Amino acid sequence: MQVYLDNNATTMVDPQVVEAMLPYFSEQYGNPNSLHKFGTSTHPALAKAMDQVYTALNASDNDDIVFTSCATESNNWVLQSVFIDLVLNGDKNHMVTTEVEHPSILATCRFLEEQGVKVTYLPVNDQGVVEAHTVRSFITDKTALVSVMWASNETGMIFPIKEIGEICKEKGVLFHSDGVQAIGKIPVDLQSLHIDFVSMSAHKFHGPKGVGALYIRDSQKLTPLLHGGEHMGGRRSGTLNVPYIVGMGKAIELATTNIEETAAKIRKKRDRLEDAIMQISDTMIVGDRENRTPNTILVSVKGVEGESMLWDLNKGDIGASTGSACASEELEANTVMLAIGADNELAHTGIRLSLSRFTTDAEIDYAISHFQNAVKRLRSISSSYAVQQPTKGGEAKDC
Ligand SMILES: Cc1ncc(COP(=O)(O)O)c(CNc2co[nH]c2=O)c1O
Repeated sequence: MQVYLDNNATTMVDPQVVEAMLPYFSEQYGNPNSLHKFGTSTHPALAKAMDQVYTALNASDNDDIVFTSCATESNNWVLQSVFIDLVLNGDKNHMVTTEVEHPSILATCRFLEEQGVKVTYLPVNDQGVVEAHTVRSFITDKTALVSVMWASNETGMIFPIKEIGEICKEKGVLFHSDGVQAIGKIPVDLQSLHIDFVSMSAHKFHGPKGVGALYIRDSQKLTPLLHGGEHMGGRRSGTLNVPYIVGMGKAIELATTNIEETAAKIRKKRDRLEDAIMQISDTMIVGDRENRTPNTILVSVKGVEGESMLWDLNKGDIGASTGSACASEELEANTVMLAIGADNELAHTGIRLSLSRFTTDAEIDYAISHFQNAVKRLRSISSSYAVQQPTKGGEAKDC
């Protein structure tokens, strides 16, 4: 049995999405900017995809949705262009973000610091989330942007976006959220809160890799990151990737239709896996499950290196991760676990398990059994975890 539990890294493209995309590879393959029928025949599909994204996010007609190549591009666009608009060409010099953002935010912030921007990296609490009052205390009259992720890719923990939006509105500061791990997993209603920019990525909700979008509230000014061609109303140049945009529209429609019902089904499976893991001694789950995306578990297994567990799971045809794949080649400690105060040893034991709507009960049963046996195997050879001694007259406790 193969069990894929790394859906926060990427998801399988829903077969219905593949079906929707196919005609735009070799039948209606024209360039949408071409005036002939080969090009203009793609326009209805593009309009439908745009409508699907607006509807899924309850965006207003006054807002813009701009398709990009990925959320990394969307994140870079917001941070670099706010720098151009409000720092280089304005009187601001400060940005606020958190210590646990995705590398596409943190690396861009470090780039902007090299350009002279002051960046505040807010700490997170023991749940791995930043608290809204902390954001308030670091905003000054020089703050150009607040950027806080909607939900963590590593823990699934959901950040107080509504409260932070109200603070930014009150302070007159632009607010961006990296919505990649929230959109398609939990309800997102953009008209119910104050947020200026939201990044998203199709391959996190069963769409294709290589297409994302940026939501821009009320057509807020934002200098383009990519110039030349004036596509997307001059917001982002580059020939539109018609099949992928069509795929993103279909994927977000499928992911957000009856989202509460879907989330409940995923949560039930996740909680069953999590309950079984918590029965194992010396395990710790990061973040309370009530304020977490329904599909994610970040678990620390004392005495077991995260990479060793990944290797053992992989031998059993179970795919998981220790955190964001972009860091998976390095034997680094889990940054979020370090941020919530775990010591370095504990931070090397993090394993992230992330389910999807395609995860089955049989797969969860298999994962539970393999995970329990893997812990026994790995602890028995662990130099840092003493094997439990047999209790008086009884068997050694299960590890
Ligand atoms: C919160 C967040 N932001 C941005 C990105 C980048 O999105 P992309 O540019 O469209 O790929 C990711 C991908 N996160 C992960 C990729 O691999 N493991 C992860 O957790 C993410 O989780």
